[in-house]
Amino acid sequence: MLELSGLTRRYGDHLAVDDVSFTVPTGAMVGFVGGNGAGKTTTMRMVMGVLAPTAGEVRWQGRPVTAAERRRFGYMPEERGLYPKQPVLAQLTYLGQLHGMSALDARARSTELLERFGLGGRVKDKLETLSLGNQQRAQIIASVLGDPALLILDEPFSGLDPSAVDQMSALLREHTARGVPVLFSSHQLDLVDRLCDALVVLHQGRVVASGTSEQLRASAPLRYRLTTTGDTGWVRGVPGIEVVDLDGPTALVQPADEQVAERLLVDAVARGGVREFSRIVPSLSEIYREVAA
Ligand SMILES: Nc1ncnc2c1ncn2[C@@H]1O[C@H](COP(=O)(O)OP(=O)(O)OP(=O)(O)O)[C@@H](O)[C@H]1O
Repeated sequence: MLELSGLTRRYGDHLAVDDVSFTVPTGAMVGFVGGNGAGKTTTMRMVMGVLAPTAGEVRWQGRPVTAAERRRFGYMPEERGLYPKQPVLAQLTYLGQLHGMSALDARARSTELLERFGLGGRVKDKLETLSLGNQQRAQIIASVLGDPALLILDEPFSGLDPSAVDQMSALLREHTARGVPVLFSSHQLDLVDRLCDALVVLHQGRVVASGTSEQLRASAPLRYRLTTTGDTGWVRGVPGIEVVDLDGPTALVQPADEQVAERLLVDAVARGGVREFSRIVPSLSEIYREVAA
């Protein structure tokens, strides 16, 4: 398990990461979301030890992480890491060796992954001659070489087409299935919602929400949409009901609790002509906008 405990980073007067604490449990895939400049990259760099924290610590399996343990972490940095002018297979093989693999194993594993992800015919090509999406595939392959104990990936899915997203997420899932914790940042909330076991929302350097998407949805305000055949203006006078929006026959309401919602439905039925009464489950994007507001 990876634990971030009170991680803080200042750049001069600017507090880029402010007392960030969360965990990435064994075998869990955690999405790290937040707007531009929220502090995701800075946090991930501190986890990897490429940037020193101003305060706080990174813990691995219950103890402060060591340099030797960090060498077994797979990392895809924001600035990527592969050399544009080097042939793809040669540099993946070299990277695998840096992670302790034999040259033979590194070459075999790299070849297998390149073939699996449709790059079998490009192994001798320089990285820069590949399309951006294919370069990204090679970067992800690089991060998983050498049997990593943890994966830290800075926007691994940006620029990937939907089938590449599926292939890469399957690769990451193979790692979580073996117990490897995975933390990745992304701006694609639908993707995070689909792939992750939990997510952490960072806003201006602070964690403003965290948990599974179900937990985040459950903590969102209770809202219902009521549509009737007539005007719904009468809901304004119902005790315990806050009207969020009202447009002729449709009202978006926030009842104080489920009982108030049930009473509202009974009232509406008594008035006749109920077309719809449904709980509004917010999307992750809506929750994100609310917590980051
Ligand atoms: N080397 C640096 N020197 C000074 N300020 C920095 C440095 N690196 C980052 N910052 C600042 O720290 C804050 C957090 O930046 P960071 O790159 O961690 O955000 P991010 O969440 O990864 O953003 P994005 O989604 O745009 O990649 C920003 O205000 C940024 O300008």
